[in-house]
Amino acid sequence: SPVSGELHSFPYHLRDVFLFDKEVAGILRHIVPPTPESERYLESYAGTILDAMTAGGDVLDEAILGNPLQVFALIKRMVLYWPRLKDAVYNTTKAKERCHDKTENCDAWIRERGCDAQHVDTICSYSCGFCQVEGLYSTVPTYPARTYPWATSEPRTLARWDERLACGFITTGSLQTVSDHCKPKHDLNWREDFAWRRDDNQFRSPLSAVPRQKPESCVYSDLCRGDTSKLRKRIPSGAPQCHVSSRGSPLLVLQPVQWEHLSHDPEMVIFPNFLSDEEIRIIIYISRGHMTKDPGSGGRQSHQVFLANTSHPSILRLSRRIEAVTGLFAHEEATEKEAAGDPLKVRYYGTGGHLNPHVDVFAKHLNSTCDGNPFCSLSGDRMATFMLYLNDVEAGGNTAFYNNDVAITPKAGTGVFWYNLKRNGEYDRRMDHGGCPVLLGSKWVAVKWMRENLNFLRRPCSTNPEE
Ligand SMILES: O=C(O)CCC(=O)C(=O)O
Ligand SMILES: [Fe+2]
Repeated sequence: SPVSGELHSFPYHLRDVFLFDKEVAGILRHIVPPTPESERYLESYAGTILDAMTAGGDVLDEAILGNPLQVFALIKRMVLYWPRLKDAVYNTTKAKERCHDKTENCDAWIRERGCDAQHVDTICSYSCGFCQVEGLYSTVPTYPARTYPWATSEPRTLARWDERLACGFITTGSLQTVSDHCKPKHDLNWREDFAWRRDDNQFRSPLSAVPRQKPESCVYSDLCRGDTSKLRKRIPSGAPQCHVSSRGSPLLVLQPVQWEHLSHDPEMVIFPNFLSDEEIRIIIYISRGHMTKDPGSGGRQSHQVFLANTSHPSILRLSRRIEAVTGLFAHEEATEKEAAGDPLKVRYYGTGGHLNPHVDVFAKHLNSTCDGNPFCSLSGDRMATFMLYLNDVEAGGNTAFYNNDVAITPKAGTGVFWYNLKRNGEYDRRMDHGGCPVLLGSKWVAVKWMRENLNFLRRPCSTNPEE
């Protein structure tokens, strides 16, 4: 879209520099003990925010990118103050937090590897550089038995690991520390000595130290690795049934969507190119800086934020488009009772980030009622999910439906829709799923949940009480 005042000859996209600027300011404000440079940086940055606030509207485009004075101030900050702040920013704990919980991440990788030792190479050759780091970090405090196999089995990746660290904020200082730990790990004497010193029986046999999982629990790991050879359900051969249509919505007559069934029973539909690049950029821009770590206990390594429809005109438009293609209501209201949809949840996963197998419903999986669950009681459970991928992931990060033999590889702009409840209102366990560990790079998704109560007439009924 045309942005007035944007400097097209700029070697980087100016918008990205402003986003970076915002992150730097966030870190400086909380972490670094003030220095003259940091104070000047923040002072100049505060001017940007003030300008944006008084201008209102589309903050980034009009008030900042469109204002030559702001562009000048940004370049000044970057040239004069940033070089002297770089090290301090990269060394802050806040920046390191981006690496998420290292032990958890390593566990996720190990789980997948433990499923089938044959696949060690497949996983490791992606990126285990990072995992080596994870492993070594967690070696000392808690999980020697688990991290030892990682640290010993994949010497080939060692050469790659520091260049591939996707956690961009890890510091040079930390890398150095880790390298020092890494050096002795191919030295047999060191290894034996280390094993002996830990006096930990499990520690002696690297591969068998990872318990092999039962074959059925491996479906998830197989799907995460993109291994479909053992699937029970065969994907029918032949050309995919790809459609381009308005899906019956007058709103989409001039803007039809592409869609394809991923599965007919239960129904799952994929929508390639559902989001434009501009929409993706806006979602990420307004989410960044507001994200907090998913508080969900165990197995949820991601950062998240909820975006209300009012947060940006594009978010409202997106919500309407989701309504048009699904035929469901998704509007949010002042009171929970009148809401047909949750605000858009945006999730960010760093390398190793993942969301263990879970259900999207609040309570219905327990006994088919809301069971007093406050989120479910007012507007019903989350009957359907529309999930959007905001970027391509270099490796890993599939969404795996292990009870339905479906694995989706993230692709920027693609949407996926499924019902979590059957037509009879019961919870459909075939829709259990997980966000597989990201092996390289990072992953952004946005999720819209549609609630049950206001949508009860929107989904065709079935004469089969089992459905
Ligand atoms: O990131 C994914 O692939 C899955 C996200 C998800 O399942 C959720 O947010 O509920
Ligand atoms: Fe989910």
